[in-house]
Amino acid sequence: MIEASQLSKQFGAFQAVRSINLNIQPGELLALLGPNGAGKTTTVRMLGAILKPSSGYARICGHDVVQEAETVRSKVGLLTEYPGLYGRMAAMEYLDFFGSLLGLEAHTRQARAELLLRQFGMWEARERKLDGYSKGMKQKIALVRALIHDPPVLFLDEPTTAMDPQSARTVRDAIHDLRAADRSILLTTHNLSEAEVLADRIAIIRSGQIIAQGTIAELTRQLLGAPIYELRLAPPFPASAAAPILADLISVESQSDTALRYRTSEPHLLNPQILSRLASTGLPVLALAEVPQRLEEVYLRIVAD
Ligand SMILES: Nc1ncnc2c1ncn2[C@@H]1O[C@H](COP(=O)(O)OP(=O)(O)OP(=O)(O)O)[C@@H](O)[C@H]1O
Repeated sequence: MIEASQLSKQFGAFQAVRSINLNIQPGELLALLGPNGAGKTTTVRMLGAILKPSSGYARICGHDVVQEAETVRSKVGLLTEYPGLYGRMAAMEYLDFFGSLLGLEAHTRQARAELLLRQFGMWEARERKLDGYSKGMKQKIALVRALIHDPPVLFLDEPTTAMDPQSARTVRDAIHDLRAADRSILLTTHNLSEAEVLADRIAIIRSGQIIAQGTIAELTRQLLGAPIYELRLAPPFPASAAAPILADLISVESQSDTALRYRTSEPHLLNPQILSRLASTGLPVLALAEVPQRLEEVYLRIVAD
């Protein structure tokens, strides 16, 4: 649905994007992460047929972004970092205007605008001029504009940056629903918890190059090693009481009064053995769980390298 091969962009002598390969299927969300100036927006603009690639190609729903730029634009909903809103227009008028540019019939424009304004809690403000909207409201209107023609492909550049927590949650829920409804979505964000919640896969870009790509679990495994598990015994037993009993099964990674940690790449085999060994020796287990490894650690490790 979204496909890029060796996609590159040069501004004069400066190579902003170098030979990027991407493939995003319907119902899949890829989060493109990277430091400021890494080339995220440039990539999105090329994929959205706004900026011509210097070399390589990209296709959206099978249409080439250069040869069939207009068709590509009709298939894409694009939320940019600095959406140009027409401040003297009221929300309804603005959405109607954009809908007509995209060739939507009047009744479809009206119905889509109403549905989306209600979904994002903006229906009451529909006759207010956009100049008077807050930053977060402007961002929501820009998102509604991107969705007005119900496009199969979405490019969302920092969709929740200016929003209060409740609005950000509404937008995240909407993104989740769009993914479930088989849209292909490319999200760029600096908010790693957002990427963690929404993304099927992550691509990390630095100096115009994709330096890592995969699911969070794959990248975590690759960079941070096998998953870590934590064992806690019920009081009054300190966690250290388990160490000698499990000495032949695990190698303890860290230990405190309350918890003992170890790594394993085969928890489905090892953890049942640990539990039955402890049960047979009468040590009561309070909890045994995987320690969540944060995307932030993975990201910082990759970008720092
Ligand atoms: N029109 C342009 N002319 C020259 N250089 C440009 C142009 N557009 C972008 N660049 C440069 O290309 C590089 C990548 O910019 P881009 O906006 O794609 O980064 P980004 O990853 O989106 O950054 P941020 O996270 O800060 O939004 C930057 O060094 C930027 O200065």
